[in-house]
Amino acid sequence: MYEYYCLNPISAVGLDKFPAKYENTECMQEADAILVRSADMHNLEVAEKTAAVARAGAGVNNIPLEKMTKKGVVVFNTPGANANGVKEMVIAGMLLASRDIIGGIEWLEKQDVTEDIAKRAEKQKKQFAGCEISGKKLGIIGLGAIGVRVANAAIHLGMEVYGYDPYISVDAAWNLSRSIYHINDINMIYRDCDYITIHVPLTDATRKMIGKEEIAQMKDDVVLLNFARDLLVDEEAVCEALKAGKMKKYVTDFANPTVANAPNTLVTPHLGASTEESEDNCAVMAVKQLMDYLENGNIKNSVNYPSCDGGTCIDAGRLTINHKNIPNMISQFTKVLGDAGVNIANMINKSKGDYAYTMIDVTMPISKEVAQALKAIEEVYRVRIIK
Ligand SMILES: NC(=O)C1=CN([C@@H]2O[C@H](COP(=O)(O)OP(=O)(O)OC[C@H]3O[C@@H](n4cnc5c(N)ncnc54)[C@H](O)[C@@H]3O)[C@@H](O)[C@H]2O)C=CC1
Ligand SMILES: O=C(O)C(=O)COP(=O)(O)O
Repeated sequence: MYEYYCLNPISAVGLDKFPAKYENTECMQEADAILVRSADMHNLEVAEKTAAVARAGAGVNNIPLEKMTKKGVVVFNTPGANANGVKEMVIAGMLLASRDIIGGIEWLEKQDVTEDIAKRAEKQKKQFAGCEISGKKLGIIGLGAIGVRVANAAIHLGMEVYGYDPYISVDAAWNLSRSIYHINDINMIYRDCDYITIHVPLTDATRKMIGKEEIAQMKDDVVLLNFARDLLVDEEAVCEALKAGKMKKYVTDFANPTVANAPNTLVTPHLGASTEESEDNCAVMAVKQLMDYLENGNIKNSVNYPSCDGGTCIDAGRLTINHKNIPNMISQFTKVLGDAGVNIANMINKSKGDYAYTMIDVTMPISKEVAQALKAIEEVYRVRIIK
């Protein structure tokens, strides 16, 4: 029996994939695995028993990764599963920033509905007029799952698209329309684009990457869209630019006291991934990844441990070890197993930065004592007997 705990509501389409041997617990401390969306985990203590956290979504800035890693907790996310939902919000954001559709609707809602409503509407409409996005320059910072989709969609809408991503993945590059200009100097985007949208993860390296200096370079009347994270942008500087008439609109998916109800901002309450499709996709992917990890020890789409695929164990036993990526670890593992007379059938050792993961299939069942001896090795964070 496995226990899972949901820190946020998770789509039933995903949770229904758990077979009967999985139970949804109401107590986080009992969980083998935790599913989460945007809930802040930085001040939570997860139990020793918890082996995995699955973020049903992309951004993992709500999870203390270093702390989890050192507890041997594998953190998963669901790359691309909600990207289409965000893409559609970005397109909507560009349209709403270009024409005063919201102002027009609000004006109409306040009107008395009388026989002459059509006549009054025709007379007033000029105050809500705007511009088209076709033919305008769009700069995209971050060409990952979302950035690529926004870029391709914008091409179809007739925009001239400039993309910047020094770390673009081969997959993303394959999916990118050939009509997109790949820019190596981010300042070119700041200088030349009419619309700028940011799609990078929030990390120490990207925090406040758009600040006063970047805004100063931008064209007058630029529209800045932020469906990634509020802390990527110096929003005090944005509000000053909006006030000064330098920036036309700031479209953001993140409400906070700086931007909520500020003039010329369009703020949505973190709706990017809030579609039936995105919620289902994320939940299904998260659940499948968790099950493969809990039952087979396989890792796919982890943000803190390397990928590892040993399939289903066909030998008598399997154990997995989460540990630091330093010399002499494997030799210590094989010594413990050798001393206990355990024969290794297959072994996988993978690393991701400072951390590593070892999967060992053996020809006889593994005892708790052997697992304890492995766990006692310095810089071993977790040992699991899978079979
Ligand atoms: N508003 C919402 O509901 C949602 C927001 N997000 C946010 O959007 C972010 C991006 O999501 P995805 O596209 O799915 O992630 P992704 O991981 O597929 O793409 C991120 C891209 O940013 C690039 N990048 C990293 N640092 C960069 C830098 N300094 N300059 C330029 N590019 C850089 C990476 O190379 C990668 O290609 C997430 O981390 C999350 O914070 C994601 C989904 C929903
Ligand atoms: O996937 C992401 O990074 C998101 O921001 C979506 O967050 P949510 O799952 O809607 O709370």
